[in-house]
Amino acid sequence: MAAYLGRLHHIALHVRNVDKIAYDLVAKFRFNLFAARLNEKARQFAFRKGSAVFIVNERLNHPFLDLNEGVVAHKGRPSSSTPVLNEICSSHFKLDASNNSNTECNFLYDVQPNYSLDTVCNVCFEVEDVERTSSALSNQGCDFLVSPTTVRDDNGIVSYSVVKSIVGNVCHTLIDKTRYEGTFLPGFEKVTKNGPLVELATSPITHFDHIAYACPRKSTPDVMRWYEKYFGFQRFFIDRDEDVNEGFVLNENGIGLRLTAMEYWKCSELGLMLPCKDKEQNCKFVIAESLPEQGINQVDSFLEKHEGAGIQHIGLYTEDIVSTARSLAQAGVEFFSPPPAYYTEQVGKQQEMVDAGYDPELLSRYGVLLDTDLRQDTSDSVCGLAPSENKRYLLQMFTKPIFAEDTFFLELIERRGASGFGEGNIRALWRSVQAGIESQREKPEGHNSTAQTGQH
Ligand SMILES: O=C(O)C(=O)Cc1ccc(O)cc1
Repeated sequence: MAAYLGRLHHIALHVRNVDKIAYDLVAKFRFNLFAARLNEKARQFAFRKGSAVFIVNERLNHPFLDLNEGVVAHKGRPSSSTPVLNEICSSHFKLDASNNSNTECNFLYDVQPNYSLDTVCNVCFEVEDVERTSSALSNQGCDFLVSPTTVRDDNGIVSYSVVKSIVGNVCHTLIDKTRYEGTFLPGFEKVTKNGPLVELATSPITHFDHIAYACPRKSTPDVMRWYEKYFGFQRFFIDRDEDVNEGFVLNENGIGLRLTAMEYWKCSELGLMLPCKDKEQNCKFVIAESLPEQGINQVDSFLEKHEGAGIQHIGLYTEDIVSTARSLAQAGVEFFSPPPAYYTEQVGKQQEMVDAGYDPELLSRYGVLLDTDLRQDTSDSVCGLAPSENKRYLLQMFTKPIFAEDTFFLELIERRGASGFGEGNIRALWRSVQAGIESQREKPEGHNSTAQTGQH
């Protein structure tokens, strides 16, 4: 029996320098730094936007003093941080150490990945009973990197274990917080806002929409089986005509991509339908493989630079992609630009945008892609809703990679009824990322691709 997974609790990054990514998440992506854990064993920062939570871990084997510029940390108390975090913390936040008198510091809610590159490698799910879930999974052959562990502070108890996934360096923390009443997790200090950090209504990111894995060729069936067996994930068909075994294949004009998607059902064990109005209902997982025929491509480039399979991108759901794109671009986020022909040369594209209620010039200015999904979503009738209008829209855009290695990137996605991944958008997204990779390859060694203009 697969584990009964609850909600996605957080996604963890492991980086060499937390400073840059913290700056990007707060100053550019408008995440809120809300909890921090700084001691001689761990430097962890938690950022939230809606229900999307990232924990950014700085690698422990990084020389600590280098990062703190001479500041000595002491157990159970946050030290001063790196310059940018100092700035963020002192101008907008203060650390509240009042509730954290009682915690050990030799746990991470994760594994120390011992990975030389910056990477996003832990997706944490809430479960009801860590002990029972872990023992059931373990009996079925699932590998554990951390066996059930209980940690506590003055606000209660948290249990967790860590499962090794079949995908590259990805692992999954399974966590039970039902006996915990603190702000985040034991050991983390609450970070409260100090000054008037402007909470932008124009960046309405609400949750994680999907997680995309870059995987080696022919590994998809094994990945699917793993997630079905242990976590009860179910296949999500990207395209109406998609072959069960082949997945969604684009193999033409320089695009060689196989995509297979899985849905994570909160009620998988019981086989229940999820409440339809819950937008967080099903963070999808997409497995991307390259196909051999079409030359250099973004999946192989990820595998090479990341030194193995892993999380290639995460889709952040926004309720208004145009305003989010505008405010993020103004804050310095760089997006890949779709080929201009996407807006001008595709027959009917501009009309499609107008029909969907968008100004084509505005979408083009910010590089937003729009796809119309004509299929009827059966969940409407299952959930007792009147079938909504036939046309469903999907709007997407990719950021440029956020790590120095050009591996991981983020995506903004707005779903107006569409639940899949628009075929037209995938082509345009592929081409825009390809163009980025190719221009990167043409640049001399050491040239940084991510100039901070944020403008198109
Ligand atoms: O469209 C999306 O957001 C996807 O997740 C599909 C996808 C996955 C990997 C790629 O390299 C390109 C497209």
